[in-house]
Amino acid sequence: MSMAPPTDPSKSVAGIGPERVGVLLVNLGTPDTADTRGVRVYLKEFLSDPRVIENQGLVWKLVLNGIILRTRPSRKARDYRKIWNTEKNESPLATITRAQSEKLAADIAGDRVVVDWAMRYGNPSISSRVNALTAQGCDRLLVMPLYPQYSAATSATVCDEVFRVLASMRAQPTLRVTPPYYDDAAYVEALAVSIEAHLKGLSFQPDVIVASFHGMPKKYVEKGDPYERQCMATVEALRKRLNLEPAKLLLTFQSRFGFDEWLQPYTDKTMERLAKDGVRRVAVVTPGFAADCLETLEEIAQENAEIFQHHGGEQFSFIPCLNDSEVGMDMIRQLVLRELQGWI
Ligand SMILES: C=CC1=C(C)c2cc3[nH]c(cc4nc(cc5[nH]c(cc1n2)c(C)c5CCC(=O)O)C(CCC(=O)O)=C4C)c(C)c3C=C
Ligand SMILES: [Fe+2]
Ligand SMILES: [Fe+2]
Repeated sequence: MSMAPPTDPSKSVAGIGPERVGVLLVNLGTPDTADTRGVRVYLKEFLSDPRVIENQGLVWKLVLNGIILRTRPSRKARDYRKIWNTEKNESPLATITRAQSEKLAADIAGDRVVVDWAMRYGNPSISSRVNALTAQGCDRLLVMPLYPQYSAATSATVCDEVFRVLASMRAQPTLRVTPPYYDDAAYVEALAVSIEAHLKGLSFQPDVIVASFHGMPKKYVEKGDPYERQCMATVEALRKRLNLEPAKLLLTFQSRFGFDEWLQPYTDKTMERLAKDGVRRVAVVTPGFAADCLETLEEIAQENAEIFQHHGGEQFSFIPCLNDSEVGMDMIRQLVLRELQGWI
């Protein structure tokens, strides 16, 4: 008679132990170091994900390894250094996601609930944190992908990675995932309050507010990704809440990458057009990002501010993401507690 193999206690807790609930906040990922090597390692992992670049065929492998990973990392490392948290020697995305996790823990963690955070690419990895949670006795796991609008390139790949980690476990924790929250009243209210508070503190009032979302190839949406629709729904809800006409709160898409057509209108082209059309004051909000990162702090607050001013614009103000602000944390807590119902 063959014996069952011994179970690895760090990977197997269901049905034994203190039966805790783990809450894992997950954002995209970021390099460990703001140098060419660190950015290359990060980009290689990111851009090898078929949820991000769907055609991972030979041509892409040649382009990625032969061109992109030889040229982009040094340029992007320079950009990362412009926004790096030098005190903690880490990227702002890491600093802010940790702060969100710590503040949520201060509110809801205890004997029954453990809160942690992870990155889909880079560190801390999803596998290291899921294993740490199960080792602490969590036999139930709530994963919160920190993306208000669902896309396969972001939310789905978080789940893919969690499922891969669980696939190696004999006794898996029971899993829940928070749904996209693009039209959730708590999210729309938090955005509106943060926009209003920011505008109150300005020495000018913007002629136009631009809501800029991370873009994606148009063909992903044509194949059925609901991302664009959810971005539109967020902006529509914000217009209603702030009582703004469509021309006063625009929706644009940023961060174009590669040669395919991406979702439009593009943020950089819109900045240029607005300035050329005589708009002198703009404010930009980035509701698709749960935390400030390279794409907001460098691409919007620096690059797009320069584009606007270069073409004749005068005042440009970037409205920070919800981050670990009071209203932002209220929202995360509400969404998490709602999904924990019946568990705690
Ligand atoms: C085909 C490529 C990409 C898709 C699709 C994509 C979607 C997407 N991304 C975010 C959020 C973030 N992206 C960030 C950086 C970033 N994104 C891409 C490419 C795609 N993103 C690249 C190559 C990079 C790295 C920087 C660069 O080389 O240009 C970040 C910031 C990370 C940081 O370290 O600060 C975030 C956040 C969303 C929401 C999204 C959905 C459509
Ligand atoms: Fe991205
Ligand atoms: Fe960018």
